[in-house]
Amino acid sequence: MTNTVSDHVANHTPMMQQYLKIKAEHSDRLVFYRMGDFYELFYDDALKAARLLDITLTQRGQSAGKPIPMAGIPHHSAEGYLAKLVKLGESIAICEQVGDVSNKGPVERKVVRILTPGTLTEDSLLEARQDNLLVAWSQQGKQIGISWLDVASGRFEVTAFDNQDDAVNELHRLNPAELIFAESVTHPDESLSAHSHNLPDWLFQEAAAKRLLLEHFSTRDLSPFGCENAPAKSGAAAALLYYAQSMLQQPLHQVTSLQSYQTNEYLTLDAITRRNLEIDSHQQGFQHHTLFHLIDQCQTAMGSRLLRRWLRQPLRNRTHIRQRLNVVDSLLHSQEYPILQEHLKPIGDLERILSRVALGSARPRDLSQLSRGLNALPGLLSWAKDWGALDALTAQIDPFHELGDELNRALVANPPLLLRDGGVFKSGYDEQLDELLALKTQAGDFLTDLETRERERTGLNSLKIGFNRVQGYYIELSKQYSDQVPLDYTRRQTLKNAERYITAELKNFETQILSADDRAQARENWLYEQLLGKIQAQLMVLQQTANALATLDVLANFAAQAMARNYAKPQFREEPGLVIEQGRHPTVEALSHEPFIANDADFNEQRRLHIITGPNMGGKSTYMRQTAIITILAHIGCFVPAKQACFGPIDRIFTRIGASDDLTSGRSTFMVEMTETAHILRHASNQSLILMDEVGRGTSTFDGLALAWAIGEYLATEVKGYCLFATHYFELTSLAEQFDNTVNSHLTAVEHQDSIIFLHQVKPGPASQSYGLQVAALAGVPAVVITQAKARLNELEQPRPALVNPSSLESAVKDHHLQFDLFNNPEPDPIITAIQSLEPDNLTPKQALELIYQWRSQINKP
Ligand SMILES: Nc1ncnc2c1ncn2[C@@H]1O[C@H](COP(=O)(O)OP(=O)(O)OP(=O)(O)O)[C@@H](O)[C@H]1O
Repeated sequence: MTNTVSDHVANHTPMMQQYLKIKAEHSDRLVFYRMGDFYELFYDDALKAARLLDITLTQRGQSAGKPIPMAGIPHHSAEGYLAKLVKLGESIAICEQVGDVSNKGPVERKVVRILTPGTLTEDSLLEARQDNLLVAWSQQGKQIGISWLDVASGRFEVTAFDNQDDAVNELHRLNPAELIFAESVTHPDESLSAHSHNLPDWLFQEAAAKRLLLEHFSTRDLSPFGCENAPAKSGAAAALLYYAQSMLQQPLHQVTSLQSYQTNEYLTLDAITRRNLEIDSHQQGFQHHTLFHLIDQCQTAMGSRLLRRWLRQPLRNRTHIRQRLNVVDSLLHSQEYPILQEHLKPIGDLERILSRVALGSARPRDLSQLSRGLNALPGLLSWAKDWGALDALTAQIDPFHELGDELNRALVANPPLLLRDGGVFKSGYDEQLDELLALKTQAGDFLTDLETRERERTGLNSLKIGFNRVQGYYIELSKQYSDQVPLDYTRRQTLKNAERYITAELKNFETQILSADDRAQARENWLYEQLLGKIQAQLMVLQQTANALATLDVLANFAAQAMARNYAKPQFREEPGLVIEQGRHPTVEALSHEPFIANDADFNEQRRLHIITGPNMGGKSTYMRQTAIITILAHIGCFVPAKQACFGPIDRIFTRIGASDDLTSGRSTFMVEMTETAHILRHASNQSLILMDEVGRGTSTFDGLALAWAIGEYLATEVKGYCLFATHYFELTSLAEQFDNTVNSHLTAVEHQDSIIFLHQVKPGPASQSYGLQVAALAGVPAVVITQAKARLNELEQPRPALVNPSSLESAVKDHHLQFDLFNNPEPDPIITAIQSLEPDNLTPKQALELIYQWRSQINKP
């Protein structure tokens, strides 16, 4: 079978000609071509769909003298297949029959919708608790504009940057489902998993962009959106809107505003930090180990999505943080948050429903959910009445009495999935519809009556009346009675054992009833449109209400979390510093079976750089991570896992924790480590919280120690941020003697019967021991290896090691060099210098031995 299309379109059948014309306009997409009750895919599309969906590949006759490869999907079950293809990153053009089927030739068809990963609105294709963003990147001179749109909620925002690093960081934060940029621009960051597309340059240019945005928002200039004279921003926003509208093939009425923001309004977390802290994604994919999963018990999916956004974008504006905290405080102390949560439970995903209403694609069950949601509002508002702390939010919630009443009167409690299935409207809502439906009910009586009459007339008791979609109504009789049927019976269909007939009376009835059916369907469609129109007319107020409800949902959830997990209200102050008393790591605490040991963290002008030592498994990483997580929680307005916490101004959080090879970009562990470190040293300020875990361990001891030292020094003297620096290089503890803003602390452990017990307590001062061997024994390293290591350790710990073989010479030299020279004595060691200048190949064995004796006596000199 061949999958290639013949060159000469004219050689094809008329239907295939129509298909090929449409396919040519959507060459990079799968075309779902509607044929009756099926979507069919042809040629390469068929092969691809068969492979991706595991469906049968077959043929649909021939065209241009060759078989047409074909794969088909029943129309009514298409959603599951579409979801699978979109997840795999495919874009799909849905081509429907739009013309009159009774016309000659192929029925007219049109692409009515293009599904791409970033322009989905259907619930079945989306993750309920995660935004699905379409993002545009535009470059105008040195400015980079980034705009994002969540088609499913209508949220549309834009920002600009004057450097690539920050712009790429923002792209990572947004985690786009799809990314667009101009043809002349290179991909901003290939490591993004988003599907990307190029669009023509003119779409991003100022004049075209301005025209498009002004037309969409019906405004005179772009200043309400912060985009006047900001071509990078307007270019990104306009290209995005254009693209989304062309995918949905209609104007996006749900996009009612464009909000401009600046990333410095937020506590910046780069992608590495979010990943390291396991905020909403887990390195090994365990979603239930993430902070988001732990604290998300929102009542609505829109609340969960908002919480995720907050976690990715903590605030710096203390007034706004305090407003959130005050609501949480008030809900917690009144113990009323469960009541608020009960009020919120029936609201559902108002935000996404409204978007589908705006697009006209809302289904009957969307409207009945909307109706249930609106019904809950008056109760919620009367409960919240006169509640000072909630005023600002409840003021944005409209009770929608009229619209709620209308929906209640209109819709049955459990409508069918699709409008065309009928039965969406309550009886009594529309007189005309009721009359048409009554005809259908009477039809049942008529058919029973006709069946009885015909049985009596023919004397055949097995006669029955039936209906199917293709044949319509019929009288069915077993074949054995064929010669007994009355003359006015006309044969309609012959089956294996039966014959089906029609009579003039039954035909007449059929015409009447089918037309009543059609008219009832048309009436329902019309009523539905009217109802959608009434909701669309109030879209902006409904969106504002949805937003306020989502916010209430997150804040009530914070109160519930604070109660259940014993979290405390954080404080903020204008003076520099960061103090956490008895802090805990929220996910380690929740997931561990052992009691969690709380620890303090205290930063001030004298305590900016904390060098943390202690055994492996002692809890260094946990302690550092909890400090950052508590800071993030405080800045989203959530209570924190600590007895108390107080924060001076903080601008960013940086982390350099753990290391793994970045195979996709071909960078080694050490390269990744140093790139991340470089990023921190270049961008961190004295208001940044910086976590550095075992910097330098990815290279040789000397290089690693030297680098760790120099980095520590730079952090203490240049950056002066709030820095936790965990290290196994004990030498770094002397930084505390050198700099008056540097202190030592350590994680405690005690030895017990040749093993080790971790106390997980942070204490002042450096660790006394590293316990590496005990941890190795705990991990199951064979006893013989541990014994050997102990012997070796004893040897290495000798201040003047005996030189018995070449390898201990090397260690001794290293040790000597390390202990005495690396940081304190800039003069090179004479032994090292001698070894460096040596040409071993030019030495006789005797000469070599003599040298060794000579060096040993030098080292052993008192
Ligand atoms: N404060 C604590 N209270 C209770 N358990 C803790 C505490 N801190 C850490 N732990 C437990 O100890 C384990 C090891 O902690 P962590 O990874 O932080 O140690 P580490 O010192 O960073 O180790 P390494 O140096 O090997 O990376 C954690 O997985 C956790 O189960």
